[in-house]
Amino acid sequence: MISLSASETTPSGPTGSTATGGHGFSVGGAFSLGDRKTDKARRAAEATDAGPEKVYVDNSARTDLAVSVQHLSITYRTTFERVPTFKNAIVRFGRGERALVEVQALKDVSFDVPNGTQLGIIGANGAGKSTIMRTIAGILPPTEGRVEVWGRASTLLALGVGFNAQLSGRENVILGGLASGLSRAEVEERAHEVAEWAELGDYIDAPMRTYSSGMFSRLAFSVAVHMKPDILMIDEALSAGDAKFREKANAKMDELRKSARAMFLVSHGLSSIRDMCTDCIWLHKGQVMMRGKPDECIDAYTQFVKVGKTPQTMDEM
Ligand SMILES: Nc1ncnc2c1ncn2[C@@H]1O[C@H](COP(=O)(O)OP(=O)(O)OP(=O)(O)O)[C@@H](O)[C@H]1O
Repeated sequence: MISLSASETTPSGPTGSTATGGHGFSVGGAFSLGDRKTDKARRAAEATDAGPEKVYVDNSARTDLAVSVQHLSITYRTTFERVPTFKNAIVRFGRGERALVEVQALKDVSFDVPNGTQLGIIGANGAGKSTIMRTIAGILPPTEGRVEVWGRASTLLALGVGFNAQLSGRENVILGGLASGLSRAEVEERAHEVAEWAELGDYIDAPMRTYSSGMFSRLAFSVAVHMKPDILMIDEALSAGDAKFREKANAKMDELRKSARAMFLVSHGLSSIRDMCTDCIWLHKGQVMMRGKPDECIDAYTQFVKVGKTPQTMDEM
């Protein structure tokens, strides 16, 4: 099991900013599935070290879960050249115009994802959907709270986060595979299949900066699905590419749904969520508004969006 918690994290976020965190960091399969003894020992050690903000939940008996998110908060800390006027917690420093801005992208989010769940995550721009995906994938450490992942999550989110555009498609396949936690031999074994599936022809050896966005997403999707993740994480993959690609991607997703422990799908295309997911979470301004069946969540969300055109509260304004 892979476990991330606030007390285990060093601040290390995406380029240009950091997610604020505590101290110490542990991710990357240090605790394997079923390794209860090691896990328990680690938990005991963590409990001893726990600070006041520590969230500690013993889920060692929960073999039915693929992912457990407990009281997760994520705060991005970044610097802006100009003084922003609409973000919370702004601390000016220096004489210049630079300001440190803290954005609380997720606020006390908790949910469990049982094995076999295909979870859709919906919500408006900036709701925190990608942030939660990055945290579950182990890319972003929690600021507060805890995320537990039983199995290997696909770290390469669709649309190629983590690809290097200067390198060829083939080189990126190798990098993506290694980043997913596979050995070099395993990656080499699958690389040919990945390239074939993406149908890039000779472009597989061209730098990715020369790719069209459709070619880019075909390769990103192919890497993500061929690395046999236990937890499949797809962020907007299906919105890219042509009709033929989407059909092929859907067929591949169907196949994976049977073998993966769980799947997460973030999409603004609500019909993909309806068609492909068994469960849904609606996020709004970093908080869970609703957890339920896709139809229920989508109906409530679309209703909210319509009503939301007229501000109902000071916060909405
Ligand atoms: N690297 C970052 N540095 C600073 N703030 C960030 C960073 N990434 C995201 N944010 C902020 O965190 C909040 C949540 O962003 P996130 O990308 O998770 O939302 P989202 O629901 O995926 O949005 P979208 O639908 O537009 O992709 C937003 O307010 C965003 O501005």
